[in-house]
Amino acid sequence: MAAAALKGPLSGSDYLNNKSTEGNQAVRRRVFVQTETGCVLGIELDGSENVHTVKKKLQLSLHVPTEETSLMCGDTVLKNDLSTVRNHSPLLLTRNCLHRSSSTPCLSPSAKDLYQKDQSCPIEVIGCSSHFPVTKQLVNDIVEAMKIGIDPIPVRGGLGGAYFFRGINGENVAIIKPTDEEPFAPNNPKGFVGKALGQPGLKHSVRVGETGFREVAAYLLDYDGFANVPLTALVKVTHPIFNINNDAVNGNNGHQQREQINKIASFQQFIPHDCDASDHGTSSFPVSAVHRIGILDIRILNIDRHAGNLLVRKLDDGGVNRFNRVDLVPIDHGLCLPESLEDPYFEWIHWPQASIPFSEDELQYIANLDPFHDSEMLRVELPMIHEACLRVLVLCTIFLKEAASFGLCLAQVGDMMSREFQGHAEEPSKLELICIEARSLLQISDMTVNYSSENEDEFQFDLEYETLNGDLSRISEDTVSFQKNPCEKYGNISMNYLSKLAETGETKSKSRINATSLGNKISNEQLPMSSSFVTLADMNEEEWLAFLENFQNLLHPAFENYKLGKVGQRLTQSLNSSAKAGDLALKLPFADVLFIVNYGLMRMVLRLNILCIYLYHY
Ligand SMILES: Nc1ncnc2c1ncn2[C@@H]1O[C@H](COP(=O)(O)OP(=O)(O)OP(=O)(O)O)[C@@H](O)[C@H]1O
Repeated sequence: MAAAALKGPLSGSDYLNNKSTEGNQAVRRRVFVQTETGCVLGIELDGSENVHTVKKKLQLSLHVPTEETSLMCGDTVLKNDLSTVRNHSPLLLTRNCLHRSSSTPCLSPSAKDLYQKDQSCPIEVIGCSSHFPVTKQLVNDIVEAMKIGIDPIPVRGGLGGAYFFRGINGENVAIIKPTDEEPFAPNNPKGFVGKALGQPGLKHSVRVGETGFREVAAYLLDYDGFANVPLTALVKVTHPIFNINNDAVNGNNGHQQREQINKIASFQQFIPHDCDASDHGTSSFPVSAVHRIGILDIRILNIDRHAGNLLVRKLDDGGVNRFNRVDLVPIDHGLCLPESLEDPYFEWIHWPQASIPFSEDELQYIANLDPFHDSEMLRVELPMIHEACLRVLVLCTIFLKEAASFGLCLAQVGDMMSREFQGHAEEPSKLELICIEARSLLQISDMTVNYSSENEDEFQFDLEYETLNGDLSRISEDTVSFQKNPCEKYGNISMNYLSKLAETGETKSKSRINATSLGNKISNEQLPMSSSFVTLADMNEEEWLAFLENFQNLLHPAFENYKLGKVGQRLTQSLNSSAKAGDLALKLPFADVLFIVNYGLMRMVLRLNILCIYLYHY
């Protein structure tokens, strides 16, 4: 299987070994249980602990009702046994069925809730064993500063609650963002409230309270600091500066209780910088920095790479910096790895750097990426991560690997992943169309298996298929050709079907039906489908691997088609608009000439621009 081949010799073995070592430590572990309102209790688990005893402790310490609640670790609802829960796992105590309703009013913690008996170190690092020592050093600096009264400062910008924590000289050391202060979360300090943790958030495919672990995932995936993501970890942190949206806390007794507020938060090293990319000309951005950040954004399907999330550092070269050379630092990865395919936002997509071909080093880095290894690593480091996010990671990494080996540049890969607006409607991206197609092939092969087993007469299949899909049999000459593809015939048919749907404007609704019709086959509680054309989480493991194989087979023909289609489409569109503009008899031949000259000039200017940037940087 293509998917199996992709796994390669590295596939997860390190992490499986790692897992078994963890299994030996299963006797004594520390977990962090967060309630839907954001309160957190750190609990030591010994062998005798189970869900019931943990709930009891929560009830006693946080005074939260625990009837009709479930204890969750990522996708998994913990029954009673806790032996599989790993050390440092964050767990969520949710009211049963809460996630299914977006209209459920959010809970606010009562003053009583805020009194917690867990009074460990003010900042405790959760998980991320591999980077623990460096993070611990930063934490120690902050704790020392807090002891001498140097308090954190709230960050003014952004929609969520964020705080700069400082060192003993007053310098910023880290930015801490509590998960219960994200946009829409119960304790957001900027008025964007109304949901409980675990409900769909600002973006439908990212739940409220789950941007923190995504920030950490981006850091962990950025091997060797390739894209420059600052050190990021999850922490349990206690400080009175944090926000709680509860009047009782601001009353007479409030202050004392605020001292005890524990939160789970993302913790990111502060990077001194001069401005962000929205305040700086993009032409001085190094090609390699743009490429490396782009490569990361594609792997993690970043839906929030706006210019404000790229910090710009002017390089200090002792005054020789005639060319204003700068470095870029990507931040704010809270909206990456969505639970289903989304429309990404890639600020760099129209920057000329993105149209320069990948360098040999970059191609080598991409070739070495192993998405199955990445997924296994994330499962170990971040046990709360949803399988759906990991599938997005696998899919996008395969897409990147194949696109780069085919010879596409960063801008082209990004373009194929981005949706387009046709009038007022959003159309699926090329990537999404390929996925829809790969899922259709799954359905077709299911039909083949069922039919063959019922009739034991394989020759009948073509007949049945034609009957079922009568209108699909008119295959036009220009449809993508699936050479060397075992599913060639059916691939052509359904691709043509999709392009027909697109012509009639039905794509959105049909493809959604298509994507959901296989039903929910794994137990994960899934987010509503409202903003996605394709879900990946509803396939079982076997279907997922078969889907990936189909997906991979469809990629190269789709890349060919994209390259051809792009130029052809633009030519036709421009000719049409010129023709409409005036006197046909005169203008057709003239428009042809004019268009070709214009088009040629535009391409020359673009190439010259790219060449200048290339010469400038190398
Ligand atoms: N690692 C960092 N080093 C230095 N400054 C940072 C870092 N991370 C964030 N900042 C600063 O803090 C501001 C807010 O951070 P960030 O954008 O991550 O928060 P946010 O609440 O998620 O914002 P938004 O709502 O815009 O997504 C940034 O604009 C940036 O100026």
